[in-house]
Amino acid sequence: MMRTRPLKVALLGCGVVGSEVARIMTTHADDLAARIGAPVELAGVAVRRPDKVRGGVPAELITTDATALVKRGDIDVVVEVIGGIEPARTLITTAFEHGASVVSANKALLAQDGAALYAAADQHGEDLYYEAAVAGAIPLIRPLRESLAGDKINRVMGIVNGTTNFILDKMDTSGAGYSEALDEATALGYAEADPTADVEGFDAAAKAAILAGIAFHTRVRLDDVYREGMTEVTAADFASAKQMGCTIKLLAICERAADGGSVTARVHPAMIPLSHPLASVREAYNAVFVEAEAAGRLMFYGPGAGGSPTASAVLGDLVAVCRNKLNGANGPGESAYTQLPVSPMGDVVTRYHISLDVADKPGVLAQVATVFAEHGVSIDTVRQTGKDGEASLVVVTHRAPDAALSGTVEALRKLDTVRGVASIMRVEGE
Ligand SMILES: NC(=O)C1=CN([C@@H]2O[C@H](COP(=O)(O)OP(=O)(O)OC[C@H]3O[C@@H](n4cnc5c(N)ncnc54)[C@H](O)[C@@H]3O)[C@@H](O)[C@H]2O)C=CC1
Ligand SMILES: N[C@@H](CC=O)C(=O)O
Ligand code: NA
Repeated sequence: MMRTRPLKVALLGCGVVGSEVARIMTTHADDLAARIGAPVELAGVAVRRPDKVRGGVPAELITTDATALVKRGDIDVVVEVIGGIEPARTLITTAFEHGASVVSANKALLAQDGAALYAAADQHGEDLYYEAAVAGAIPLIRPLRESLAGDKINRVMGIVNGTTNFILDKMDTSGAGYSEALDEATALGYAEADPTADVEGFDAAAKAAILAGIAFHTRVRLDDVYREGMTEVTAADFASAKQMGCTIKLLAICERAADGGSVTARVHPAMIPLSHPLASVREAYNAVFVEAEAAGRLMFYGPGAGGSPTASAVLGDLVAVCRNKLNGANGPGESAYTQLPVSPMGDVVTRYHISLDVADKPGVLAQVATVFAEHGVSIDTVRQTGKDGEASLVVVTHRAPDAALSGTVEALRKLDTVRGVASIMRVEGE
Protein backbone atom coordinates (compact mmCIF):
# COMPACT_ATOMS: atom_id res chain seq x y z
CA MET A 1 0.00 0.00 0.00
CA MET A 2 1.32 3.43 -0.98
CA ARG A 3 1.91 5.86 1.89
CA THR A 4 0.80 9.36 0.98
CA ARG A 5 3.20 11.36 3.16
CA PRO A 6 6.40 11.71 1.14
CA LEU A 7 9.88 10.81 2.38
CA LYS A 8 11.96 13.97 2.28
CA VAL A 9 15.42 14.00 0.73
CA ALA A 10 18.10 16.68 1.15
CA LEU A 11 20.69 16.75 -1.61
CA LEU A 12 24.10 18.14 -0.64
CA GLY A 13 26.01 19.15 -3.76
CA CYS A 14 24.66 19.57 -7.26
CA GLY A 15 27.74 18.99 -9.41
CA VAL A 16 28.41 16.15 -11.87
CA VAL A 17 26.75 13.49 -9.68
CA GLY A 18 24.26 15.63 -7.71
CA SER A 19 22.66 17.16 -10.81
CA GLU A 20 22.04 13.66 -12.21
CA VAL A 21 20.58 12.49 -8.88
CA ALA A 22 18.16 15.45 -8.95
CA ARG A 23 17.26 14.76 -12.57
CA ILE A 24 16.51 11.07 -12.05
CA MET A 25 14.60 11.75 -8.82
CA THR A 26 12.37 14.13 -10.74
CA THR A 27 11.92 12.23 -13.99
CA HIS A 28 11.45 8.82 -12.33
CA ALA A 29 9.44 10.04 -9.34
CA ASP A 30 6.46 7.75 -9.99
CA ASP A 31 8.55 4.61 -10.43
CA LEU A 32 10.63 5.40 -7.35
CA ALA A 33 7.45 5.94 -5.31
CA ALA A 34 6.00 2.63 -6.50
CA ARG A 35 9.20 0.75 -5.66
CA ILE A 36 9.56 2.34 -2.24
CA GLY A 37 5.87 2.39 -1.27
CA ALA A 38 5.85 6.16 -0.64
CA PRO A 39 6.63 9.22 -2.70
CA VAL A 40 10.14 10.69 -2.36
CA GLU A 41 10.38 14.44 -2.41
CA LEU A 42 13.45 16.54 -3.06
CA ALA A 43 13.10 18.89 -0.08
CA GLY A 44 16.25 20.98 -0.48
CA VAL A 45 19.45 21.19 -2.49
CA ALA A 46 22.59 22.67 -0.91
CA VAL A 47 24.97 24.28 -3.39
CA ARG A 48 27.99 26.55 -3.24
CA ARG A 49 27.09 28.73 -6.21
CA PRO A 50 23.34 29.54 -6.07
CA ASP A 51 23.40 31.66 -9.25
CA LYS A 52 24.35 28.77 -11.51
CA VAL A 53 21.48 27.61 -13.71
CA ARG A 54 20.36 24.12 -12.64
CA GLY A 55 17.79 22.84 -15.10
CA GLY A 56 15.07 20.82 -13.43
CA VAL A 57 15.83 21.92 -9.86
CA PRO A 58 13.20 24.42 -8.65
CA ALA A 59 14.89 27.64 -7.49
CA GLU A 60 13.05 27.60 -4.14
CA LEU A 61 14.81 24.35 -3.18
CA ILE A 62 18.29 25.81 -3.57
CA THR A 63 20.19 26.90 -0.47
CA THR A 64 23.79 27.70 0.36
CA ASP A 65 23.24 26.71 3.99
CA ALA A 66 23.83 22.95 4.00
CA THR A 67 24.00 22.85 7.80
CA ALA A 68 20.55 24.40 8.21
CA LEU A 69 19.18 21.97 5.62
CA VAL A 70 20.41 18.85 7.46
CA LYS A 71 19.21 20.30 10.79
CA ARG A 72 15.65 20.94 9.58
CA GLY A 73 14.32 17.92 11.44
CA ASP A 74 11.88 16.81 8.73
CA ILE A 75 14.53 15.32 6.42
CA ASP A 76 14.44 11.50 6.12
CA VAL A 77 17.49 10.97 3.91
CA VAL A 78 20.53 13.13 3.22
CA VAL A 79 22.37 12.45 -0.04
CA GLU A 80 25.95 13.72 0.29
CA VAL A 81 27.65 14.33 -3.05
CA ILE A 82 29.85 17.32 -2.29
CA GLY A 83 32.99 15.23 -1.69
CA GLY A 84 36.07 15.94 0.45
CA ILE A 85 36.47 15.55 4.20
CA GLU A 86 34.97 18.75 5.62
CA PRO A 87 32.24 19.94 5.71
CA ALA A 88 30.97 16.56 4.43
CA ARG A 89 31.91 14.71 7.64
CA THR A 90 30.18 17.19 9.96
CA LEU A 91 27.13 17.39 7.70
CA ILE A 92 26.77 13.60 7.70
CA THR A 93 27.05 13.27 11.48
CA THR A 94 24.66 16.20 11.92
CA ALA A 95 22.22 14.44 9.60
CA PHE A 96 22.30 11.31 11.80
CA GLU A 97 21.77 13.45 14.91
CA HIS A 98 18.68 14.98 13.30
CA GLY A 99 17.02 11.71 12.33
CA ALA A 100 18.18 11.28 8.74
CA SER A 101 19.87 8.31 7.11
CA VAL A 102 22.71 9.05 4.69
CA VAL A 103 23.62 8.01 1.18
CA SER A 104 27.12 9.12 0.19
CA ALA A 105 29.49 8.73 -2.76
CA ASN A 106 32.43 10.01 -0.73
CA LYS A 107 35.18 7.37 -0.77
CA ALA A 108 37.83 9.77 0.54
CA LEU A 109 35.80 10.37 3.69
CA LEU A 110 34.71 6.75 4.12
CA ALA A 111 38.31 5.51 3.79
CA GLN A 112 39.46 8.00 6.38
CA ASP A 113 36.60 8.04 8.89
CA GLY A 114 34.30 5.16 7.97
CA ALA A 115 34.40 3.67 11.47
CA ALA A 116 33.33 6.92 13.15
CA LEU A 117 30.56 7.46 10.59
CA TYR A 118 29.23 3.92 11.10
CA ALA A 119 29.32 4.49 14.88
CA ALA A 120 27.35 7.73 14.53
CA ALA A 121 24.78 6.04 12.26
CA ASP A 122 24.43 3.18 14.73
CA GLN A 123 24.12 5.51 17.72
CA HIS A 124 21.17 7.27 16.11
CA GLY A 125 19.58 4.19 14.52
CA GLU A 126 20.16 5.45 10.97
CA ASP A 127 21.58 3.91 7.79
CA LEU A 128 24.83 4.69 5.99
CA TYR A 129 24.90 3.48 2.36
CA TYR A 130 27.64 4.23 -0.17
CA GLU A 131 27.41 2.02 -3.26
CA ALA A 132 28.52 4.92 -5.48
CA ALA A 133 31.77 5.33 -3.53
CA VAL A 134 33.44 2.32 -5.18
CA ALA A 135 33.31 1.49 -8.88
CA GLY A 136 30.52 3.93 -9.76
CA ALA A 137 27.42 2.22 -11.12
CA ILE A 138 28.69 -1.32 -10.52
CA PRO A 139 26.85 -3.07 -7.69
CA LEU A 140 29.82 -4.09 -5.56
CA ILE A 141 29.48 -2.73 -2.02
CA ARG A 142 26.06 -4.27 -1.46
CA PRO A 143 27.02 -7.65 -2.98
CA LEU A 144 30.03 -7.71 -0.63
CA ARG A 145 28.11 -6.49 2.43
CA GLU A 146 25.01 -8.58 1.80
CA SER A 147 25.05 -11.23 -0.95
CA LEU A 148 28.51 -12.56 0.01
CA ALA A 149 28.06 -12.12 3.78
CA GLY A 150 27.89 -15.90 4.20
CA ASP A 151 31.10 -16.63 2.30
CA LYS A 152 34.80 -16.06 3.02
CA ILE A 153 36.48 -13.63 0.64
CA ASN A 154 40.20 -14.11 0.11
CA ARG A 155 41.01 -11.63 -2.64
CA VAL A 156 39.58 -8.56 -4.36
CA MET A 157 41.46 -7.26 -7.38
CA GLY A 158 40.55 -4.87 -10.11
CA ILE A 159 40.42 -1.54 -11.84
CA VAL A 160 38.56 0.91 -9.60
CA ASN A 161 39.46 4.30 -11.04
CA GLY A 162 37.81 5.36 -14.28
CA THR A 163 39.95 8.43 -14.92
CA THR A 164 43.28 6.59 -14.84
CA ASN A 165 41.90 3.67 -16.84
CA PHE A 166 40.70 6.17 -19.43
CA ILE A 167 44.16 7.80 -19.58
CA LEU A 168 46.09 4.51 -19.71
CA ASP A 169 43.72 3.16 -22.36
CA LYS A 170 44.24 6.27 -24.54
CA MET A 171 48.03 6.14 -24.06
CA ASP A 172 48.01 2.46 -25.05
CA THR A 173 45.63 2.47 -27.97
CA SER A 174 45.97 5.88 -29.61
CA GLY A 175 49.37 6.96 -28.26
CA ALA A 176 47.65 10.01 -26.72
CA GLY A 177 49.67 12.11 -24.29
CA TYR A 178 48.98 12.00 -20.58
CA SER A 179 47.77 15.63 -20.20
CA GLU A 180 45.52 15.50 -23.24
CA ALA A 181 43.85 12.28 -21.99
CA LEU A 182 43.46 13.70 -18.46
CA ASP A 183 41.77 16.83 -19.83
CA GLU A 184 39.33 14.65 -21.76
CA ALA A 185 38.54 12.54 -18.67
CA THR A 186 37.94 15.70 -16.65
CA ALA A 187 35.62 17.15 -19.30
CA LEU A 188 33.63 13.89 -19.26
CA GLY A 189 33.05 14.25 -15.48
CA TYR A 190 35.19 11.27 -14.46
CA ALA A 191 37.97 13.02 -12.55
CA GLU A 192 37.86 14.17 -8.93
CA ALA A 193 37.66 17.90 -8.14
CA ASP A 194 41.45 17.65 -7.72
CA PRO A 195 42.53 15.08 -10.35
CA THR A 196 45.74 14.47 -8.39
CA ALA A 197 43.55 12.15 -6.31
CA ASP A 198 43.02 10.04 -9.42
CA VAL A 199 46.42 10.07 -11.09
CA GLU A 200 48.44 9.68 -7.89
CA GLY A 201 46.29 6.71 -6.87
CA PHE A 202 44.64 8.25 -3.76
CA ASP A 203 41.13 7.68 -5.10
CA ALA A 204 41.84 4.02 -5.92
CA ALA A 205 43.59 3.59 -2.55
CA ALA A 206 40.52 4.94 -0.74
CA LYS A 207 38.39 2.44 -2.66
CA ALA A 208 40.86 -0.37 -1.86
CA ALA A 209 40.62 0.51 1.84
CA ILE A 210 36.82 0.36 1.69
CA LEU A 211 36.81 -2.93 -0.25
CA ALA A 212 39.39 -4.60 2.02
CA GLY A 213 37.51 -3.55 5.14
CA ILE A 214 34.21 -4.95 3.89
CA ALA A 215 35.65 -8.07 2.26
CA PHE A 216 37.77 -9.15 5.22
CA HIS A 217 35.49 -7.79 8.02
CA THR A 218 38.25 -5.65 9.42
CA ARG A 219 39.30 -2.01 9.49
CA VAL A 220 41.51 -0.75 6.72
CA ARG A 221 42.13 2.97 6.34
CA LEU A 222 43.59 4.95 3.47
CA ASP A 223 46.96 5.17 5.27
CA ASP A 224 47.15 1.36 5.43
CA VAL A 225 47.06 1.05 1.66
CA TYR A 226 50.32 0.96 -0.30
CA ARG A 227 49.93 3.46 -3.14
CA GLU A 228 51.72 4.33 -6.36
CA GLY A 229 50.02 6.50 -8.99
CA MET A 230 50.33 6.28 -12.75
CA THR A 231 52.01 9.61 -13.56
CA GLU A 232 55.34 7.92 -14.27
CA VAL A 233 54.01 5.37 -16.73
CA THR A 234 55.60 6.20 -20.09
CA ALA A 235 55.16 5.28 -23.73
CA ALA A 236 58.36 3.22 -23.31
CA ASP A 237 56.65 1.19 -20.55
CA PHE A 238 53.76 0.47 -22.91
CA ALA A 239 56.23 -0.58 -25.62
CA SER A 240 57.93 -2.93 -23.15
CA ALA A 241 54.55 -4.29 -22.03
CA LYS A 242 53.59 -4.95 -25.66
CA GLN A 243 56.78 -6.94 -26.23
CA MET A 244 55.72 -9.16 -23.33
CA GLY A 245 52.16 -9.54 -24.65
CA CYS A 246 50.89 -7.31 -21.84
CA THR A 247 49.25 -3.95 -21.22
CA ILE A 248 49.43 -1.65 -18.20
CA LYS A 249 46.56 -1.01 -15.76
CA LEU A 250 46.32 0.75 -12.41
CA LEU A 251 45.23 -2.07 -10.12
CA ALA A 252 43.82 -2.21 -6.62
CA ILE A 253 44.61 -5.53 -4.94
CA CYS A 254 43.35 -6.58 -1.50
CA GLU A 255 44.44 -9.98 -0.18
CA ARG A 256 44.03 -12.12 2.86
CA ALA A 257 47.38 -13.77 3.78
CA ALA A 258 47.58 -17.52 3.14
CA ASP A 259 47.65 -18.18 6.92
CA GLY A 260 44.56 -15.95 7.32
CA GLY A 261 46.27 -13.88 10.01
CA SER A 262 46.67 -10.59 8.15
CA VAL A 263 45.60 -8.67 5.06
CA THR A 264 47.26 -6.41 2.51
CA ALA A 265 45.88 -3.64 0.30
CA ARG A 266 47.78 -1.95 -2.49
CA VAL A 267 47.34 0.24 -5.55
CA HIS A 268 49.95 0.49 -8.27
CA PRO A 269 50.35 0.27 -12.04
CA ALA A 270 51.02 -3.27 -13.21
CA MET A 271 51.60 -5.15 -16.44
CA ILE A 272 48.90 -7.72 -17.11
CA PRO A 273 48.74 -10.21 -20.00
CA LEU A 274 46.48 -9.22 -22.90
CA SER A 275 44.66 -12.52 -22.36
CA HIS A 276 43.55 -11.44 -18.87
CA PRO A 277 39.96 -10.10 -18.71
CA LEU A 278 41.18 -6.87 -17.04
CA ALA A 279 43.30 -6.08 -20.11
CA SER A 280 40.17 -5.49 -22.17
CA VAL A 281 38.59 -3.04 -19.72
CA ARG A 282 38.54 0.13 -21.78
CA GLU A 283 37.91 3.85 -21.22
CA ALA A 284 36.38 4.74 -17.82
CA TYR A 285 35.02 1.24 -17.21
CA ASN A 286 35.92 -0.56 -13.99
CA ALA A 287 36.14 -4.28 -13.33
CA VAL A 288 36.69 -6.10 -10.07
CA PHE A 289 37.38 -9.77 -9.38
CA VAL A 290 36.24 -11.17 -6.06
CA GLU A 291 37.61 -14.56 -5.03
CA ALA A 292 35.52 -16.24 -2.36
CA GLU A 293 35.97 -19.65 -0.78
CA ALA A 294 32.57 -21.09 -1.64
CA ALA A 295 31.50 -18.90 -4.57
CA GLY A 296 34.78 -19.13 -6.46
CA ARG A 297 35.76 -16.29 -8.79
CA LEU A 298 33.24 -13.51 -9.49
CA MET A 299 33.73 -10.59 -11.86
CA PHE A 300 31.93 -7.24 -11.56
CA TYR A 301 32.16 -4.98 -14.59
CA GLY A 302 30.62 -1.70 -15.71
CA PRO A 303 30.86 2.09 -15.81
CA GLY A 304 33.03 3.22 -12.91
CA ALA A 305 32.62 6.98 -13.18
CA GLY A 306 30.50 9.76 -14.65
CA GLY A 307 27.43 11.61 -13.47
CA SER A 308 24.66 9.37 -14.68
CA PRO A 309 26.23 5.96 -13.81
CA THR A 310 27.19 7.20 -10.35
CA ALA A 311 23.71 8.62 -9.81
CA SER A 312 22.31 5.16 -10.61
CA ALA A 313 24.18 3.74 -7.60
CA VAL A 314 23.09 6.67 -5.41
CA LEU A 315 19.44 6.18 -6.40
CA GLY A 316 19.65 2.45 -5.69
CA ASP A 317 20.87 3.26 -2.18
CA LEU A 318 18.18 5.90 -1.79
CA VAL A 319 15.47 3.34 -2.57
CA ALA A 320 16.99 0.84 -0.09
CA VAL A 321 17.31 3.43 2.68
CA CYS A 322 13.75 4.70 2.11
CA ARG A 323 12.41 1.14 2.28
CA ASN A 324 14.27 0.64 5.57
CA LYS A 325 12.78 3.87 6.91
CA LEU A 326 9.26 2.74 6.05
CA ASN A 327 9.85 -0.68 7.61
CA GLY A 328 11.46 0.77 10.73
CA ALA A 329 14.51 -1.35 9.91
CA ASN A 330 18.19 -0.74 9.32
CA GLY A 331 20.62 -2.04 6.73
CA PRO A 332 23.93 -3.62 7.73
CA GLY A 333 26.29 -1.61 9.89
CA GLU A 334 30.06 -1.93 10.15
CA SER A 335 31.41 -5.49 10.29
CA ALA A 336 35.02 -5.29 11.51
CA TYR A 337 35.07 -8.13 14.01
CA THR A 338 38.15 -9.94 12.64
CA GLN A 339 40.50 -7.03 13.50
CA LEU A 340 43.20 -8.37 11.20
CA PRO A 341 46.47 -6.42 10.98
CA VAL A 342 47.43 -4.89 7.64
CA SER A 343 50.88 -6.12 6.55
CA PRO A 344 53.37 -3.79 4.84
CA MET A 345 54.03 -3.86 1.10
CA GLY A 346 57.41 -5.53 1.66
CA ASP A 347 55.60 -8.74 2.66
CA VAL A 348 53.50 -8.88 -0.51
CA VAL A 349 54.64 -11.50 -3.01
CA THR A 350 54.82 -10.04 -6.53
CA ARG A 351 56.77 -10.22 -9.79
CA TYR A 352 58.83 -7.37 -11.23
CA HIS A 353 59.56 -6.29 -14.80
CA ILE A 354 62.81 -4.30 -14.62
CA SER A 355 64.33 -2.41 -17.52
CA LEU A 356 68.02 -1.52 -17.06
CA ASP A 357 70.43 0.56 -19.14
CA VAL A 358 73.78 -1.22 -18.85
CA ALA A 359 77.27 -1.19 -20.31
CA ASP A 360 77.47 -3.71 -23.15
CA LYS A 361 80.60 -5.58 -22.11
CA PRO A 362 81.52 -9.10 -20.96
CA GLY A 363 80.41 -10.09 -17.47
CA VAL A 364 77.60 -7.53 -17.06
CA LEU A 365 74.82 -10.07 -17.37
CA ALA A 366 76.52 -12.33 -14.81
CA GLN A 367 76.98 -9.38 -12.43
CA VAL A 368 73.31 -8.46 -12.70
CA ALA A 369 72.22 -12.09 -12.24
CA THR A 370 74.37 -12.33 -9.10
CA VAL A 371 72.56 -9.39 -7.51
CA PHE A 372 69.22 -11.12 -8.08
CA ALA A 373 70.56 -14.36 -6.61
CA GLU A 374 72.00 -12.57 -3.56
CA HIS A 375 68.52 -11.24 -2.78
CA GLY A 376 66.86 -14.63 -3.25
CA VAL A 377 65.03 -13.46 -6.36
CA SER A 378 64.68 -15.97 -9.16
CA ILE A 379 64.77 -14.68 -12.78
CA ASP A 380 62.08 -15.80 -15.20
CA THR A 381 63.24 -14.17 -18.47
CA VAL A 382 66.02 -11.83 -19.66
CA ARG A 383 66.02 -9.89 -22.91
CA GLN A 384 69.05 -7.88 -24.06
CA THR A 385 69.35 -5.45 -26.92
CA GLY A 386 72.64 -3.66 -27.48
CA LYS A 387 74.03 -0.78 -29.53
CA ASP A 388 77.31 1.23 -29.48
CA GLY A 389 78.68 -0.23 -26.22
CA GLU A 390 75.42 0.33 -24.33
CA ALA A 391 72.63 -2.20 -23.85
CA SER A 392 69.12 -2.42 -22.57
CA LEU A 393 68.43 -5.35 -20.30
CA VAL A 394 64.87 -6.34 -19.47
CA VAL A 395 64.53 -8.79 -16.59
CA VAL A 396 61.27 -10.38 -15.52
CA THR A 397 61.37 -12.15 -12.17
CA HIS A 398 59.47 -14.99 -10.61
CA ARG A 399 57.33 -14.23 -7.56
CA ALA A 400 59.23 -12.94 -4.53
CA PRO A 401 58.52 -10.71 -1.51
CA ASP A 402 58.32 -7.08 -2.61
CA ALA A 403 61.04 -6.18 -0.07
CA ALA A 404 63.46 -8.60 -1.77
CA LEU A 405 62.58 -7.20 -5.19
CA SER A 406 63.02 -3.58 -4.18
CA GLY A 407 66.28 -4.51 -2.38
CA THR A 408 67.48 -6.06 -5.63
CA VAL A 409 66.73 -2.86 -7.56
CA GLU A 410 68.57 -0.74 -4.97
CA ALA A 411 71.64 -2.99 -5.27
CA LEU A 412 71.48 -2.89 -9.08
CA ARG A 413 71.50 0.91 -9.02
CA LYS A 414 74.85 0.76 -7.19
CA LEU A 415 76.60 -1.31 -9.87
CA ASP A 416 79.01 0.74 -12.01
CA THR A 417 77.91 -1.16 -15.08
CA VAL A 418 74.26 -0.24 -14.54
CA ARG A 419 73.87 3.24 -16.05
CA GLY A 420 70.27 3.57 -14.92
CA VAL A 421 67.02 1.81 -14.06
CA ALA A 422 64.71 2.85 -16.91
CA SER A 423 61.54 1.36 -15.45
CA ILE A 424 60.26 -0.98 -12.77
CA MET A 425 56.77 -2.38 -12.96
CA ARG A 426 55.01 -5.18 -11.13
CA VAL A 427 53.51 -7.98 -13.20
CA GLU A 428 50.10 -9.35 -12.17
CA GLY A 429 47.37 -11.58 -13.46
CA GLU A 430 49.32 -14.73 -14.39
N1 LIG B 1 32.17 12.11 -10.80
C1 LIG B 1 32.24 10.79 -10.66
O1 LIG B 1 32.39 10.04 -11.65
C2 LIG B 1 32.12 10.19 -9.32
C3 LIG B 1 32.15 10.92 -8.17
N2 LIG B 1 32.05 10.33 -6.95
C4 LIG B 1 32.05 11.11 -5.74
O2 LIG B 1 30.87 11.89 -5.72
C5 LIG B 1 31.11 13.10 -5.03
C6 LIG B 1 30.75 14.27 -5.92
O3 LIG B 1 31.53 14.19 -7.08
P1 LIG B 1 31.23 15.11 -8.36
O4 LIG B 1 29.78 15.34 -8.48
O5 LIG B 1 31.99 14.51 -9.48
O6 LIG B 1 31.95 16.45 -7.91
P2 LIG B 1 31.62 17.95 -8.38
O7 LIG B 1 32.81 18.75 -7.99
O8 LIG B 1 31.14 17.97 -9.77
O9 LIG B 1 30.37 18.32 -7.44
C7 LIG B 1 30.47 18.64 -6.09
C8 LIG B 1 29.59 19.85 -5.90
O10 LIG B 1 29.48 20.11 -4.50
C9 LIG B 1 29.49 21.52 -4.33
N3 LIG B 1 29.91 21.81 -2.96
C10 LIG B 1 31.12 21.76 -2.42
N4 LIG B 1 31.08 22.12 -1.12
C11 LIG B 1 29.80 22.41 -0.86
C12 LIG B 1 29.11 22.85 0.30
N5 LIG B 1 29.76 23.08 1.44
N6 LIG B 1 27.78 23.05 0.24
C13 LIG B 1 27.11 22.82 -0.92
N7 LIG B 1 27.71 22.41 -2.06
C14 LIG B 1 29.04 22.20 -2.01
C15 LIG B 1 30.47 22.01 -5.39
O11 LIG B 1 30.24 23.37 -5.68
C16 LIG B 1 30.14 21.09 -6.56
O12 LIG B 1 29.16 21.66 -7.39
C17 LIG B 1 32.59 13.05 -4.60
O13 LIG B 1 32.68 12.49 -3.31
C18 LIG B 1 33.19 12.08 -5.60
O14 LIG B 1 34.35 11.45 -5.11
C19 LIG B 1 31.91 8.96 -6.83
C20 LIG B 1 31.89 8.16 -7.94
C21 LIG B 1 32.02 8.70 -9.26
N1 LIG C 1 37.34 10.02 -10.10
C1 LIG C 1 36.76 8.73 -9.94
C2 LIG C 1 35.27 8.83 -9.96
C3 LIG C 1 34.62 7.62 -9.51
O1 LIG C 1 34.82 7.11 -8.42
C4 LIG C 1 37.20 7.83 -11.08
O2 LIG C 1 37.76 8.33 -12.04
O3 LIG C 1 37.00 6.61 -10.96
NA1 NA D 1 29.45 0.82 -6.95
